[in-house]
Amino acid sequence: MKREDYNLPFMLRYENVAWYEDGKVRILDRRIYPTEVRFVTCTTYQEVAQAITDMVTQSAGPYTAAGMGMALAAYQVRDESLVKQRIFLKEAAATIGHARPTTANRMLQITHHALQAAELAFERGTSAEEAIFNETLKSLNRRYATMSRVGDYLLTKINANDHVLTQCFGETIVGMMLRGAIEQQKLFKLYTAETRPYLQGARLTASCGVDMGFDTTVITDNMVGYVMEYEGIDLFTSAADTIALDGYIANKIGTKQIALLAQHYDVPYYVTGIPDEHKKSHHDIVIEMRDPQQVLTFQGIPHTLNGAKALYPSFDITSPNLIAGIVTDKGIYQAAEVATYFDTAVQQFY
Ligand SMILES: CSC[C@H]1O[C@H](OP(=O)(O)O)[C@H](O)[C@@H]1O
Repeated sequence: MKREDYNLPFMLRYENVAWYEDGKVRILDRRIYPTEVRFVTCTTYQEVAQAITDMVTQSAGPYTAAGMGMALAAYQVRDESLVKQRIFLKEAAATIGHARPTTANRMLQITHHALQAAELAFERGTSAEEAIFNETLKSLNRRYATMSRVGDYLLTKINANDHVLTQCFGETIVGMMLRGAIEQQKLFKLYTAETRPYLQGARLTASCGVDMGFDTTVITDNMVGYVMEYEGIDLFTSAADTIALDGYIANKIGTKQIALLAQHYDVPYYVTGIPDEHKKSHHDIVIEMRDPQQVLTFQGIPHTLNGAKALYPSFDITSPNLIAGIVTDKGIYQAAEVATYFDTAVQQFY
């Protein structure tokens, strides 16, 4: 299986996201990157599922980790009867697929493709582990190709030297948009809201920006109003963990307040991603609640007296009236009309 070369920053290079080899899945630990470059090694699919739940990798990293975890599951059960292998792989698909609730539909699609690849290998008498690994790489390449089209549509809204604000870290779109901007010589200025408490914006998006040579400024989450007022932001953009067919989107907590400020300052907000045909409305979106301890601490160090409570909803939901457009691989849709995305044939994305 050929690895595509997308000229990606270090943390997005294929073997650094999540990689299966010889009975192990190695995942770059994004909880500490870039201050430390360390990998978590999983020797069972259950450990891979736990690593996804623990956000060792996040954004689209779990999609790759899910496929690699399925290859590992096939390895774990390789010496058993076909009946046992099928049962074990189905259990693995369900466990990994549900590792994070808000993106479960996408994750289940990935593990379903792994099951199909394994089935084909069983029929042919070839290695299921290898078949799943190859399918995972194909899926990763499909995602990069799709997001490259999304990035190109988004770049039609951006000019060289624009001030572009992002929230959180949408790994495939960040990689593809920055790469596209370099190709088109549209070197915009990147502002990344730090995205407490996990700091995706500061640690991950800003690192990609710097890695790819962009003028990158990190701001704390409470500086957005100031920055819009005094620095001037031309466009706000984010990925989405899910896009419902009624035009509501769920993205990293804090997105909604930036969208509200953007409306106040007349800054267009463009969401990138592919709508979820199984989420007819925002009522179908499940918001992941994470351990509040992570709000009271930073990388394990407490910054509050014992006794204070905290809240950690991982995502919030932004309404269509705050969104200038949903940027997909087929073009840019008015949020309220995003369901029409499915009026024409949809290419396989995951
Ligand atoms: C899967 S799209 C990218 C997306 O991932 C982020 O969430 P998390 O860091 O919790 O995995 C986020 O909200 C992004 O826009």
